[in-house]
Amino acid sequence: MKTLSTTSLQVRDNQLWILDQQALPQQKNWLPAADVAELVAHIHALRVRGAPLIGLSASLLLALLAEQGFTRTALADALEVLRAARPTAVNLMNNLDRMRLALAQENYVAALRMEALNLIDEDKKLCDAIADAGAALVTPGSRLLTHCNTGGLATAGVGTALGVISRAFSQQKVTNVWVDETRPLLQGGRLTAWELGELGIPYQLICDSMAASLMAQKQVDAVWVGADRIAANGDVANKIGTYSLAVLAHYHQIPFYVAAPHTTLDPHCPNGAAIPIEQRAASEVTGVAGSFGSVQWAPEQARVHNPAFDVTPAALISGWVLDTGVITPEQVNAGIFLPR
Ligand SMILES: CSC[C@H]1O[C@H](OP(=O)(O)O)[C@H](O)[C@@H]1O
Repeated sequence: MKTLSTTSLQVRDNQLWILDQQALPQQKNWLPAADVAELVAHIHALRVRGAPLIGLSASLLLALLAEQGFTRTALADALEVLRAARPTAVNLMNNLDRMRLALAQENYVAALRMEALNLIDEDKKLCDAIADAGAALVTPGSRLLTHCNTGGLATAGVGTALGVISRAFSQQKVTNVWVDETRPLLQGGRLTAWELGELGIPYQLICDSMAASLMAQKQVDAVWVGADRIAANGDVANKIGTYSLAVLAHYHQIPFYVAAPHTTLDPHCPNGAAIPIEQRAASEVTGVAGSFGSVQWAPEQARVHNPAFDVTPAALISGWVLDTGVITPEQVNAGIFLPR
């Protein structure tokens, strides 16, 4: 496979390399993802993260393993292991379902390579379409609030919600970005802050608990978040803390937008209650870890609840900004937004 590079993925010397997103921003460490076990470990540890990127990394690895001579049976087994690597984001399943079709073709090595590269190219285009559609909704002088990380690190392109923000900034419509640090794993404080700094976009980092008072002080003009899965009724699973932002925005009558590629839609999932929510290790809440090492502050015997995602009901969402256009609450209520 030809050499390729995105913000957080590289293929070089016929091997997949990933940018360790747990080490950012202090360290830019490229690590090998040479086999299924290695990539799954990176995904579990969120060294590879972000709904679209997880699917793209799995697809690229499968294509590379095929080029290394893996049999069709071994590739089918690898596909199923990768497909189960993270349960909430549906992009992984959608991508690998397409790779499964490629695997069924006679020349599956070429078909897998082409499909993986197609998925990368498509994601870049999806991000641009989301950015254009979303930026049109941003009014000049906006102070936008965002949660978690939805930029180039999490996709193959400019990102989803962060792609909207950067496109609107390039149109001189954004004066400040409030960046939720996003406990427990600090995707906002570490990754979004880093990406916005690299882009030269003005931002202020806040603790998640500060969003409410900022809204009460009328310092927030809109909230933009990503999505890991959008159910058939418009409910959205996203990083834990998203639902509380939606409730706050609703109370303060602030627009709350979800930005995602259409590959995040799951027509087979009837509502948010049916979305599997990944539960994660207690150590992520009892302390913090990163390239600096780790520190634990809670009592040893502390019992912990650590769901990685929450579900925002469709009723709290002002618009679903997809690459296919902006979906309104009326369209969602009528059930006419899903791909046929
Ligand atoms: C465009 S990324 C979408 C989604 O992925 C993130 O989750 P994680 O950091 O655990 O991979 C977060 O939920 C983003 O909103």
